[in-house]
Amino acid sequence: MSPPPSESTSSSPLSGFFGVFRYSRRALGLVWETSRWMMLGLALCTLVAGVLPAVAAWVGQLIVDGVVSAMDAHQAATDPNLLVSIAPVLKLVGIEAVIIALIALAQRGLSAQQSLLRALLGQKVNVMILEKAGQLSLSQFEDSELYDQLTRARREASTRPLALVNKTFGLLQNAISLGSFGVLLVQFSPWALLILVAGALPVFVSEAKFSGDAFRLFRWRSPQTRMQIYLETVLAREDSIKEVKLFGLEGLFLKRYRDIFTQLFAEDRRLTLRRESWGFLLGLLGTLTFYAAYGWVVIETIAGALTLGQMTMYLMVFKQGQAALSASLTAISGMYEDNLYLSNLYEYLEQPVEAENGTLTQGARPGDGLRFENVSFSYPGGDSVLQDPVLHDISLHLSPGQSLALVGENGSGKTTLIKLLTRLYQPTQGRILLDGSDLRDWSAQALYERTGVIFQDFVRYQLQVGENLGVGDTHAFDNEQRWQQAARHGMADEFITRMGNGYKTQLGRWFKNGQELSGGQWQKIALSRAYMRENADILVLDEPTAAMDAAAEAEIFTRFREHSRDKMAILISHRFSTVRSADLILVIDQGHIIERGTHEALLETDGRYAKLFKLQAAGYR
Ligand SMILES: Nc1ncnc2c1ncn2[C@@H]1O[C@H](COP(=O)(O)OP(=O)(O)OP(=O)(O)O)[C@@H](O)[C@H]1O
Repeated sequence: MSPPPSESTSSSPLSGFFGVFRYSRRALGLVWETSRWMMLGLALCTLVAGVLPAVAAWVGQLIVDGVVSAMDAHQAATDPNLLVSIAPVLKLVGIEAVIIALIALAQRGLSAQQSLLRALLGQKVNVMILEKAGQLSLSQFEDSELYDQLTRARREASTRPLALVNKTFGLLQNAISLGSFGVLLVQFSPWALLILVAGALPVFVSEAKFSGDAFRLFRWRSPQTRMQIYLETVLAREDSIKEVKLFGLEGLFLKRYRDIFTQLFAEDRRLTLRRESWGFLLGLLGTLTFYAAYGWVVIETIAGALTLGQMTMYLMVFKQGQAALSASLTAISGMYEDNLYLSNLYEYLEQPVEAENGTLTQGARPGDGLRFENVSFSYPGGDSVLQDPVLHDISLHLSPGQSLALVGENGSGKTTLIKLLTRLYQPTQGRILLDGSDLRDWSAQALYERTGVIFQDFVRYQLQVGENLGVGDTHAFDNEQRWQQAARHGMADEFITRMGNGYKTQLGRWFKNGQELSGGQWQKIALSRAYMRENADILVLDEPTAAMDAAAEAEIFTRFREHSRDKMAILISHRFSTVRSADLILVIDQGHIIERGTHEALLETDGRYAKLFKLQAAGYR
C-alpha cells in the first residue's frame, strides 16, 4: 500500500477558506427543496439568536449603570423612596429576562427544525444516490473508483448535507452576533476589535489545513474501509457463515479486519494528536489576547474612562465575542470537511450517464430475429486493453421459432455473449441486430420487454415467494394469477402451494418467519420469473437447471420447448442432454466460435463437441 498523499499537496488555507462556501449554495438549495417552511424558520431563528445576545449585553450595561446611579440617587435623597429608585432598573431586568427567553426559544426552534430536517434531508440524499445508481450502466458499476465514490457518498449521506447547512446558518448567526458585538466594541476602541480577530486567526488556519488532511486520508483509504465492510459482511451474514465456519475462516478474516483497523488507527492517531496540539498552542494566543483586552478594560475603568456598566458590557462582549469567533472558526473548518464530502457526492451524482438514444419499438425487418455481425468485445477498465478480447468476430443468426445452444469451457465467453445481447454492454466491434435494426437504436424499454433472461447468478430476493416471481414483470408485480401461471410453467407451483403461506410466504432469513429454499427450488423460482415476461420473444436461460434433479430437468425442457415454440430460445448448459435438441449449437472456445451445427451434424464432424459429448456420455455409463 502506498503512503497517504503528502501534505505538500494540500491546498493553501486561503483557497480552503473560499472553497468553504463552494457547496453551501447547493446544500442550501437541497434544504429549500426539502422544506421551504423549515428553511425560512431556520433563517428566522438564526437571525433572532444572532442579534439578541448583543442586545442582552447592552441592556446588561444599562442595568449596571442604572443600579449605580439609583444607589447614588437613593443615598443623596432627603426622602428616599426605594420603589421609585429601583423601578426603572427592574423594568430593564424584566426586559433582559424576556430577551434571554427569546434567545432560548430561538435556539430550541433551531434544534427542533434541524432534527426534523436531518431525517428529511438524509432520506432525500439517499434517494438521490439510489436513483443515480439505477441510471448507471453495468460497466460503470464495475469501475472500482466509481464504486468507491458511491460507498463514500452513502456512508455519510444522512449527516453531511445538513451539517453543512447547520454550519452555514451557525456561521451566519455568529457573524451577526460578531457584527453586533463589533458595533459595541468599536465604541471602546477599533484596536480591541482587531486584537480579538487577530488572536483567533492562527487557530483557523491550522484547522483548515488539518480538515483538508483528514479528508484526503478518508478518500485515500476508502479501498481499505471497503475491505473492512466486506469482511464484516462475510463474517456476519447467514449466506456466508456456513462456509466461514466449516473452513474455520473466522480467525483469518478477523485478523485481517484488525490489521486494517490498526493501520488506519495509527494514521488517525497521528493526525488527531497533531491537530489537537496545534489547536491548543494556537488557541493559547486567543486566550492571551482576551486577557490582554480584559486588563485594558479594567485599567480604563479604574482611570475613570469607562463606567462600571460599560466595563461589565465590554467584558461580556469580549467573552461572548471570542466564543462566537471560535465557534465560527470551528464551523468554517467543519464546513471544509463537509464540502469535501459534498464534492464527492456531487462528483458521483454528476457522473455522465450513457445517453439513451434508442427510440425504436419495432425493427426495420420485423420477424428477422437476432443477428450478430462480426462482434468482438473486451471488458472495459483494468488491463483489458492489453488482454485479448473476450469475444472475437462472432457472427450468428437466430430466427423466431429457433433455438440456440451455447457450449464451451468455463470462461469461454458464453455469458458475455448474453450480456451483449441484452445490451448490458456494447460490442467493441461489429454490431448486433434485432429485426434488422441495431440494438443501440432500440428503446431500452421495448428491448427489455422482449427479452426474458435468467442469469446463473440470479437474485434471491428476501421478499415473498410471489413477489420473487412478480419482479419478472413489474406491471404484474402483485398479480397473483400471473404468479401462479408462471410458477406452473417453471414447475415451482407444486412446492409453493405446500409452503405455510403459499405465495405469500416470506423467503430468506432476513425477516421474521422467512423460509429458505433449496438450490433447485430457487432455480425453479428464477425460471418462473422469466416466464412472467409474457410478451418476451427472446428467452435466455444461462445454466438454468444445474441444481435440479434429472427428472425435473427433463420436464423443464419439455415445457420450455412448448413455451418457446414461436420464440427465439437461447440456452447455455454444460449438460449435453439439454443441449442436443437445439436447432443450432455453437461451440465457443476462448471467445471464438470453433464449431456450429445441429447435434447430429456436430457428432458427424467428430470435433470438440463430439469429444466432449462422448466424454460426458461415458461418465453416465
Ligand atoms: N465483468 C467482467 N469484467 C471483466 N472480465 C470479465 C467480466 N466477466 C467475465 N469476464 C471475463 O470474461 C471471460 C468470459 O467470461 P464469461 O462469464 O462470459 O464465461 P462463460 O463462458 O459464461 O463461463 P462459465 O461457463 O464459467 O459460466 C472470462 O475470462 C472472465 O474472466
